[in-house]
Amino acid sequence: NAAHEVTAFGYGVFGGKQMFEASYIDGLFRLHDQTRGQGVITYDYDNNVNEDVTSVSKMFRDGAAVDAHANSQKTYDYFKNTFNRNSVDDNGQRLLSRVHVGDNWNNASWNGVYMSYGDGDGIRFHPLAGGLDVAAHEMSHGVIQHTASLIYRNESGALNESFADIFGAMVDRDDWIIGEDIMANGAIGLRSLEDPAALIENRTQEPYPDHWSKRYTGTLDNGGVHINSSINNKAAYLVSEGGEHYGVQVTGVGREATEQIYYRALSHYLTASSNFAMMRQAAIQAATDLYGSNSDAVKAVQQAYNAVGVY
Ligand SMILES: CCC(=O)Oc1c(C)cccc1C(=O)O
Ligand SMILES: [Zn+2]
Repeated sequence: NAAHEVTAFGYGVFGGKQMFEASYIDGLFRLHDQTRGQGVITYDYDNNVNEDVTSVSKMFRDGAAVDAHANSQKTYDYFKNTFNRNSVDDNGQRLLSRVHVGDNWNNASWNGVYMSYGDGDGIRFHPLAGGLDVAAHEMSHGVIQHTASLIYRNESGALNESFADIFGAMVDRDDWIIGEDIMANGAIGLRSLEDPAALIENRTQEPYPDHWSKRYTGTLDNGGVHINSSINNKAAYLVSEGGEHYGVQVTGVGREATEQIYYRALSHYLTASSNFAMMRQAAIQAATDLYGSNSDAVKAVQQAYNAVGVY
């Protein structure tokens, strides 16, 4: 009964077919991928216990587990292939996920070791494991923890959240919306990098800020980490796609240059207490390192941060 690796499959939360690496261990197929780093493992979290997700065949039947596992692998591959980063710590740390956490929990989280996904209440969210950008957002919190380790409150916390959204949108690459797959009751998404102020989940919500002058300065949400993240999200969107924003013209340089600029800024220049002004300088320096001081990329970064009022 030695463990051996297999290619398995299953259907995710929304019925999409997923193929993924798993293992045959002790007479059952399990969601243990031993091919990436020190492993990618997905558990069913019941009664505060990690239970292996098992199957008697190569077809797994738990949709949330199938999505969490496959999405973890896709996000591992993104950081390895795009930045040559080996997992959250660049040392192959095991990517551990828990699904069915809590009771209809409308949340997802990274706690330093585990990515956790609630099943949602079917009113606000469908099972959150169903969103590739959700998994990428959560794993990115791990990458952030092992690089700049941005303090999770006020402006450094908004940058923390913004990097998680930026890489979420880069992994789930077909749009600039976060959470578009998992919203219930007709909401378009959770946050838009393209037009933060336009995408509100319901009528009670304040529009997300798309300019520094509109930043939230209260104490809710750790000083608005999921709110003011939209200011930097908009800047990153403009660096990539360009556009006119509050009268400022930005010529974009595309997703490939943008992801390299932000990863280098995060891993080489930002520190735990960095604020938005430092974010602007870090992105300019990263773009200079990568593409030269007179490059279109440096110009795009300067114009993008001008456009959102960060100097
Ligand atoms: C897109 C992933 C996301 O935002 O997850 C959270 C949710 C759904 C609620 C509270 C916090 C988070 C988070 O990971 O920041
Ligand atoms: Zn987050």
